[in-house]
Amino acid sequence: MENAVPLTNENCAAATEGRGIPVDIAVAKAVAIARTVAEIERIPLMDAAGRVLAGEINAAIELPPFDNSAMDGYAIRTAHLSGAGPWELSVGGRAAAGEVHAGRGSRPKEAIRIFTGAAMPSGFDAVVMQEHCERVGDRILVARLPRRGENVRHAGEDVRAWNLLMGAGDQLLPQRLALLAGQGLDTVEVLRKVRIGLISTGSELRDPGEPLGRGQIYNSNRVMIRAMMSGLPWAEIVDYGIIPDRRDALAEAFGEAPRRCDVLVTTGGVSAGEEDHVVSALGCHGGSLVVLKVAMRPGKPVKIGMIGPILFAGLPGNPNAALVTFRQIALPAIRTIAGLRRVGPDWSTAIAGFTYEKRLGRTEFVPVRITGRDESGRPLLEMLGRGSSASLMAMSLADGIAMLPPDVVSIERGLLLSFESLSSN
Ligand SMILES: Nc1nc2c(c(=O)[nH]1)N[C@H]1C(S)=C(S)[C@@H](COP(=O)(O)OP(=O)(O)OC[C@H]3O[C@@H](n4cnc5c(N)ncnc54)[C@H](O)[C@@H]3O)O[C@H]1N2
Ligand code: MOO
Repeated sequence: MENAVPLTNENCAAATEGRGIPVDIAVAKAVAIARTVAEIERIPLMDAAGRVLAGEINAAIELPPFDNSAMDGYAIRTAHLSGAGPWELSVGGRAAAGEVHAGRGSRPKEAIRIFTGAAMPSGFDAVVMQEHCERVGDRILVARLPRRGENVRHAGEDVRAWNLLMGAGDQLLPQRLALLAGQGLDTVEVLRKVRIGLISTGSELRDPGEPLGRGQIYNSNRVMIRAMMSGLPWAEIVDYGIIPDRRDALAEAFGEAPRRCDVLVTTGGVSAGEEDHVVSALGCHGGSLVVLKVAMRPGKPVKIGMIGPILFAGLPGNPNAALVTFRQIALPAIRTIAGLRRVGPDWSTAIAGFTYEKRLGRTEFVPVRITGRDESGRPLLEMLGRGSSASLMAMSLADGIAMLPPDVVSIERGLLLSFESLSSN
């Protein structure tokens, strides 16, 4: 592995000194060591929402499969509407969606009553919307001459047979499933789900519902990370629960994880104290790290590397640091394992409605609330809390996260910022 650091005490001490590597470099290193799952499975289209397509799909049939009406109205033959209008036509038949009116045998100057989606009767080449003509008994009066082909959807105009529809790494979003269904496919080949192991480290942790002793706190990270993972339709969770701050207990779990998971995510135990055993437990299994310290806040001590063949993401224990490092650094690598083509966070542009002083050279990710919109519709942001990475309250009030770039020291009102929404459906 390129630039991986074997886990000796000296190496770790050296690599965790200084301000850390830039966020984009950390993401690139994490993505570079992530290996996409190889196994393919064929699943029902109905169960494929959000899954990752395994290979190219070409069109088997053209779409639409036949010429059909785009409107409720009357099918006509434009050649019969020459000269000056209005034109009068008799209504000689009816074609509803799902039916086929042959069109043969209809007399000149005849229209066919037609509905959206119905096949065009053969020989008919335009549809007059019912709003654009007047029905008088079994006749219609057409005031405006339609173009040839008007309100007709032609066979193959959307998709031609053998057109490439989508490729490996495309996520099966609802609209893409619609296209595959339009092809009549009832199953699809996808990459198997990524198995993400999750460990909450910390002897002080109790799960909600348990009694709380002195010096103990409830485990917030477990449910938070699980919730973020449960929004990933291409992943499944292997939850190891809480493991105390003991090297042997962590080492045992780290030894077991590669048998069940493609990636192991831990929270806590990655900073400098002697109760932080994650890195040394990783060393027991020949683990190596490519990211040991990042110039970011929160999340500076985040660790990314490998345990044997699987990715390791050691997130810091403070909940906001766990949330930010999961989304910004671990997730792009995990999305790479899933085989997705697009791996980065979805940033949009927003406007600072606050002032804030920060340190040069460090990227900060702060919880923000949308307080309004400017005239272009861009969100106006208010920063929440004072930047403590342990604050559960500030993040819970946030609509999203704003990224404060490393080269900026003073955030002034009106500054354009990158904003990532935290809301889901
Ligand atoms: N001497 C130094 N101390 C610390 C440094 C440092 O560079 N030098 N970095 C600080 C930063 S920044 C962070 S972030 C934290 C990260 O610490 P760890 O990853 O080792 O995490 P812990 O020490 O285990 O926990 C930190 C904090 O978070 C609470 N925690 C842990 N797990 C959970 C959980 N599942 N749910 C809720 N809260 C959790 C834990 O009780 C601690 O309060 O280190 C700083 N220290
Ligand atoms: O990574 Mo720490 O999050 O700044 O508290």
